[in-house]
Amino acid sequence: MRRHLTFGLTLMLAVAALVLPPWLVWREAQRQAFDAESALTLGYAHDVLHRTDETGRQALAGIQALLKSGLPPCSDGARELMREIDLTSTYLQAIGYVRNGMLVCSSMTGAPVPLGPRSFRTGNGVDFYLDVPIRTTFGHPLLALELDSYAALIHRDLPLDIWTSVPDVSLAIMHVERDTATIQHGYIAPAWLGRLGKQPSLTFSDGRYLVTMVRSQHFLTAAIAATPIAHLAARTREIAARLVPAGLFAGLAAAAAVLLLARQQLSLVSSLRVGLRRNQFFIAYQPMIDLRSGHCVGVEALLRWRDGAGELVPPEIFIPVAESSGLIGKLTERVIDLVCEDAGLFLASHPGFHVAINLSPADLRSTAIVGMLDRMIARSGALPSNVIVEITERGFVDKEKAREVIAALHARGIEVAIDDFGTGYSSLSYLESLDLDFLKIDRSFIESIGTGAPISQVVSHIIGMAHNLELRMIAEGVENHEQAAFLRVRGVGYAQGWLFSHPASFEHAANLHRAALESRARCLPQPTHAGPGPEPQD
Ligand SMILES: Nc1nc2c(ncn2[C@@H]2O[C@H](COP(=O)(O)O[C@H]3[C@@H](O)[C@H](n4cnc5c(=O)[nH]c(N)nc54)O[C@@H]3COP(=O)(O)O)[C@@H](O)[C@H]2O)c(=O)[nH]1
Repeated sequence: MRRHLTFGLTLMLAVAALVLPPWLVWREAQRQAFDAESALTLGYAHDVLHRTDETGRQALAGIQALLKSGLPPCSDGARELMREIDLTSTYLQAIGYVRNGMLVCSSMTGAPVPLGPRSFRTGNGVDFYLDVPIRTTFGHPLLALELDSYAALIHRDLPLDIWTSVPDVSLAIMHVERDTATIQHGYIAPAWLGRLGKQPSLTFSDGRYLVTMVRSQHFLTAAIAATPIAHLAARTREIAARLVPAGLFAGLAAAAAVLLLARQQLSLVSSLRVGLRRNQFFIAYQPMIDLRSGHCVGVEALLRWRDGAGELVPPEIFIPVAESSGLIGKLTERVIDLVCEDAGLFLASHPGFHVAINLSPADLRSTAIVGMLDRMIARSGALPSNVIVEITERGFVDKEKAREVIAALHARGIEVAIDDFGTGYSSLSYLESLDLDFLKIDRSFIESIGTGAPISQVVSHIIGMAHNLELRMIAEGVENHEQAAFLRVRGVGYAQGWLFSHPASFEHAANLHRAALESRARCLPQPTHAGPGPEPQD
């Protein structure tokens, strides 16, 4: 069942790893294409707006010049000024005087001409005539804008006459008070025009066109540019063609990495099973020292695995795999059996000596572990008080179950230590609510002693807290005299670490204990100490 689940999850992960990078790349191509096309349409809209603003500016400047001149309308002087304005402006076709909808005189020669029907009047009193019925030589339609009886005539398409690098671009100018296009070239959906509102600019897609609208800062006009969505799709494909191969490659690499890792993991699981069958596991025992007397008063049992190829596999590698594959229970059982073989006789005759056994969170999910320890104690003749179990903070996640197991262990006289304290998510509340006997101060805190690092303050807090809760303490990873002295002075009772001994054979620790009992030696090394014993080779 667990195998099927692992296989299914691995497959899902591999598929996700395969699909995700190309999908992300495709999204990136869409984003880049949208940005590029938006910039293009924004550029067109700005070009149109620039021409529109300039046309409006020249028309108003011309009309104001005529009004300010004070010359009688259609006088010789006024006509002269009209011609001068016309000649010096780049956007105006003509400028003239209007009476009753007729251009009675202007910079053009000839008879009075009608302006045609007025199209609309703006809020600031400018009349627009969008269809002036004057035919120009090249057939360009004209529009006129009239203010205070003077009108400027303009080629209607002039503001939209911009260069575009792509075909089928729709362009328009709208008067923002009206929400309809004043002049347009190409398709402009009426629904677009109301969307600008009070915004200075806006870019959106309606599914068929990419539309950009920009409002003028000088007049009540806005320019609109729209490109068919096909351009955006083509650009997306073009960018995707460059990026997707890299995405596919990344996807393939990620999927291969997932499968490789899974294979390694699965092969590690089967190697673990073989290791259990072929007795490839053994225990290294790290002495635990009473800091007051310097005597070796116990050991921590640390599991070792020499695999089929003769390589020592670190517990940091195989313990998590055993935990995730459900093999940890079998490993813990093996540890207990090996401790019984290595230390049973000694424990039976040394009631004051402790052996600490590490439990995984999974071991605490049932009270089966209590039965295993019962059998070991019964088989070896040891006392329950010879045994300490070490539980990491992760083991207390299911607090109720942990409490039940701890109660069952205590009922027999087996003591319990919280391991790696301070490295996980536990807090003071864990310590208060669980009935614990020892607190093991994690190596990372011990390392900081005397370094002046901010973390070094934490050790004193942990020690103070343990004293308040009347927990005995074991310091892990003590490597120098300064650390040992610091801990001793603060009332930490026990310590382990390379200062005293590396993990070694049980015999090594037993000899240290015997020697201490006979007062022939103290474990706490003098500066001339020759060094710890070697780890057992199995
Ligand atoms: N569930 C189980 N977990 C186990 C078991 N056996 C070991 N483990 C866990 O594996 C982790 C790594 O253990 P290991 O490589 O054995 O390292 C231990 C010591 O060798 C190391 N140590 C001890 N003293 C020093 C020192 O002075 N300096 C230094 N750098 N390292 C030192 O620390 C490890 C002991 O850790 P801890 O258990 O927290 O006391 C480790 O998490 C083991 O718990 C097992 O049977 N079951």
